[in-house]
Amino acid sequence: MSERTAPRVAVTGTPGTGKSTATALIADEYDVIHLNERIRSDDDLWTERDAERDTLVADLDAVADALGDWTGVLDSHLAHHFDADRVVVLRCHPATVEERLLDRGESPSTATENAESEALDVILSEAVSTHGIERVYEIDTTDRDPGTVADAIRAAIDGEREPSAGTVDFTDYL
Ligand SMILES: Nc1ncnc2c1ncn2[C@@H]1O[C@H](COP(=O)(O)OP(=O)(O)OP(=O)(O)O)[C@@H](O)[C@H]1O
Repeated sequence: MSERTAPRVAVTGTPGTGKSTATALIADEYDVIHLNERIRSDDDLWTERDAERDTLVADLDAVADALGDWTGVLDSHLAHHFDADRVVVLRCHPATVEERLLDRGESPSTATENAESEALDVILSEAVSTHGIERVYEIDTTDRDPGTVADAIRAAIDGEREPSAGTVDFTDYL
């Protein structure tokens, strides 16, 4: 842990794993930064629009500068690309990711692309290779309501949970 009094906790995971929903539930206890909203509202933080996926391509260097010496909880599928003391990776069975994204109005191709990425542990692997296994906390949100997921995030922030990368296996989806 750094010498800062408040830790920096990145909450990342494939779109649809429920990061924004769960971190909104702890926003009265911690400083929660919903990074995707911030990127969308500041033209200096993204370089181009990915027309096919209807998403913005973030400028990670510009975002790092804008974040500065942040503390609290950073919510985004990009959160693990920035300095952090702990990284919480929300996981969700790919079939459920697909359902949640379709229900949210995403296109079938976007829903499938994200489900496959979740099955392949893409974000977990990036988080572990960037931050080291001892800083990564994996939380399976499949069949867990947002309040239970928020409790698990709180436990990771407060040091009441052990690091736990590699505990989830969704390869049955592939
Ligand atoms: N624990 C949960 N159980 C069931 N549905 C959930 C849960 N968490 C979130 N959802 C639903 O799944 C959808 C995606 O949730 P949310 O937007 O929080 O995901 P996200 O990981 O923040 O996605 P993104 O990275 O695209 O912002 C929403 O429609 C939300 O209502």
